[in-house]
Amino acid sequence: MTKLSVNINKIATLRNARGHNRPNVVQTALDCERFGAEGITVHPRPDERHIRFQDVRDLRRVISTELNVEGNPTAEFLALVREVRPEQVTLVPDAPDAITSNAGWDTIEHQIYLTGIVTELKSLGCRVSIFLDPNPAMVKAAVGTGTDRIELYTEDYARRYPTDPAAAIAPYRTAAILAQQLGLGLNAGHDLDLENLAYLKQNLPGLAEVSIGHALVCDALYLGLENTIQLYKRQLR
Ligand SMILES: CC(=O)[C@@H](O)[C@H](O)COP(=O)(O)O
Ligand SMILES: NCC(=O)COP(=O)(O)O
Repeated sequence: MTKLSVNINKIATLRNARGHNRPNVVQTALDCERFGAEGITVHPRPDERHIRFQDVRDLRRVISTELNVEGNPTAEFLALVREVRPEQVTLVPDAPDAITSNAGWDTIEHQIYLTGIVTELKSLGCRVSIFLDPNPAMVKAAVGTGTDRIELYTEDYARRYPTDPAAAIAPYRTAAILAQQLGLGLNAGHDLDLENLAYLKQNLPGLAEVSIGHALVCDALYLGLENTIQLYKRQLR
């Protein structure tokens, strides 16, 4: 079974546009759970342009599924994670000014750095996932960090899927099989949508979880949040 974790960054973007509390990020997270989401993902960035650090504290108090906190493990990020102890932390090497996440870790170059962070996060009781491009060398080196899972960065898959699905999925399938052989759990995310999700699921053995935000929130504008979550879950059966 592949779990759907709904990324609610864009709900916070909308809320922040007016400075009040509409839409209410915490209530939306609770509603996502009620409508079938098996987790809630947030990616607090240093400028707090969408999810704020306080949102993560507020969510921690109410989330009953799985809270997945993504981000670059800066001192501020690590302090937050020590405080809220989410079920899962996904380490993402994004620059503070990046519009969105745009690459996976180089687990060879940053092996020692990542190992220290993974060790601490696991000692806090968090499952750790490392955001990776579908590069076999990076998957192999991820094992050395002690991480529980990897999250395959699916932007390239999503971009190539409409013209050549088989070519788009090939490196991801290779990486997924390798991860399984090496005993790493597998997550995936970025730019997944109702068009490309089922094919990803069918082709990645052992896919434990997908985190989806941007397209899901866009679809919800037309289809409604409950219906949209159900439609995404249907792609994962
Ligand atoms: C880690 C990842 O893949 C991103 O998709 C991210 O969590 C989304 O961030 P934004 O909502 O800021 O684009
Ligand atoms: N980890 C990926 C994520 O949380 C959502 O990415 P996107 O669906 O907003 O591109």
